[in-house]
Amino acid sequence: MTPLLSAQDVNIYYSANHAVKNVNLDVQRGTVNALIGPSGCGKTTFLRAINRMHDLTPGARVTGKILLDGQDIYDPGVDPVSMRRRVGMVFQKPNPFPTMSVFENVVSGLKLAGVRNRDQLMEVAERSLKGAALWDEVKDRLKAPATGLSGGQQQRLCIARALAVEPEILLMDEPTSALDPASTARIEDLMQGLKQIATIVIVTHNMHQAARVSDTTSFFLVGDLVEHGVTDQIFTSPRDERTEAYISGRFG
Ligand SMILES: Nc1ncnc2c1ncn2[C@@H]1O[C@H](COP(=O)(O)OP(=O)(O)OP(=O)(O)O)[C@@H](O)[C@H]1O
Repeated sequence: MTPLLSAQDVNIYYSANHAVKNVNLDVQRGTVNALIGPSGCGKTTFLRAINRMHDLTPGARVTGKILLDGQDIYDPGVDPVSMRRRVGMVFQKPNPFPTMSVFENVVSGLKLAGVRNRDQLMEVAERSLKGAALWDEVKDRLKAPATGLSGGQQQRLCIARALAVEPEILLMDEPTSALDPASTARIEDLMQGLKQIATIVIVTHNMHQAARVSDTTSFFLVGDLVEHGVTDQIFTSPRDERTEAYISGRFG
């Protein structure tokens, strides 16, 4: 099966700092893929390359190819703005637009793309909020400020906002690290349904979370992708002794 995402010989530099080293990684459609490894190993750097966020970082450079459905997103002919609509992003801290209502947050991407039809916006808002398991909690306060929601609700709102433009991939950078255990559990549960809508790549510090939510796991260490495989295999019978040492808590 052709992977939805294929990283080929990807190197990422911040000026002289070689942060990601020759990574090759395929991600299949409809799966959750966890990137794990100790602090500073390049997980976030790699994740950000998947929607060309480094274009905006002075001194950052990406080489190699990242194919999305067979097309290299770094090809000079690719428009980064339309490419980013196919690759949604959810950050560590919930970041709803603070001056906007719940509804306006969810439909902000569509409005930017020129959609004005109220019925269509409402339909997308409802579908996206349901996809993010937030609809029942906010359906009576769509016009209320997004900042009035709890932290966990705000993060699900950010997931709904990402879903509204129907991305093929959802990148999640430690999406639950700022949340309490109950909100974390809700988002973990949600991911199992979400992956039917958008393939997920998640950076997590929490190995238990990776084991719970992901289908495949990639272990990074000082910029190298040491091991990638089916999550069960990585956690029960890792092939590389460095993976074994990390998952058994001997460093990290
Ligand atoms: N904007 C930046 N400018 C310069 N160097 C950076 C930048 N972002 C990250 N780095 C460096 O790149 C390397 C990888 O960092 P990265 O944030 O990708 O690691 P990480 O595995 O996601 O870490 P953490 O788990 O702590 O978030 C580190 O050496 C870091 O200092």
